[in-house]
Amino acid sequence: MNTQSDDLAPAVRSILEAAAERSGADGRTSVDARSLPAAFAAAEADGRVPVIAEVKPTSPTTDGTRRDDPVDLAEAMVEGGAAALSVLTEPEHFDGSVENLRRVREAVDVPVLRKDFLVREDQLDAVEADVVLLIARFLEDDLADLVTAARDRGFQPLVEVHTREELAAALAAGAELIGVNNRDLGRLEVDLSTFEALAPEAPDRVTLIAESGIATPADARRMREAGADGLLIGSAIMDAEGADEAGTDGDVAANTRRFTAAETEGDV
Ligand SMILES: O=C(O)c1ccccc1NCC(=O)[C@H](O)[C@H](O)COP(=O)(O)O
Repeated sequence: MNTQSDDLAPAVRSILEAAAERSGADGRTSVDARSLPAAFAAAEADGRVPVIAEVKPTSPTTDGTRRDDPVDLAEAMVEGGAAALSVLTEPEHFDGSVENLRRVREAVDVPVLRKDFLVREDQLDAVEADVVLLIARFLEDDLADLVTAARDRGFQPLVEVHTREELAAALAAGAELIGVNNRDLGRLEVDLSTFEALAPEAPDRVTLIAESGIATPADARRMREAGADGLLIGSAIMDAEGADEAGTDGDVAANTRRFTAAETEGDV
């Protein structure tokens, strides 16, 4: 793992330094995971855009913190048609927790992604989840071992990439779920053309997810037209300010529905 790299934004270096310090768990987790591809297929069959809605109280690029009970937020997201959920468990920079994830997974039936910055195998054991995020840029030579370690525990590993080289590394590591992050962790800027550039390089057998920066139903359609099997959306669903602009008054169910209905109802 490379926490010193000059090409990372200071906030991301800080996230990685905190991750390196975080302890894992003593015991080994074994998960009976809910299938993410099956949840996407069920959403498609129902006419919904497959959306992973993210419980993201705050972040280095978010103004303020949303302090609602994570279970209330999660249930509202499912009411809005989310195929799956993502829960931030990183405490220092995102105000997340493994306890949030534990409670959310107990309360809903859909697959739940653990969104964190995992850098060691023992950190996989901190909490059960259906899907775990592994970020290619941070794991470098350890990526394949972490993919195997996650699968050995029953998790579905979702490998996050941002460049062609990282996509090649994810495929070489045997990833079947790949997320293309539109947010550049070097500058924290978002550019949806990142997904458009990488999607054609991914083989059809991969479940491909467009991550970050999807702010409007038009963005959702753009990512789907570029080949996204699913969309990971945090800020536009959580953010009260953005919700106000859309006229939904911070209503997380309504915010989620804008995206899940993007292909049937247009810009709701
Ligand atoms: O969201 C951030 O500010 C951030 C900063 C540094 C590293 C990671 C960050 N986000 C993690 C994520 O991957 C997003 O929460 C997720 O893709 C959803 O993105 P968005 O819809 O843009 O909130």
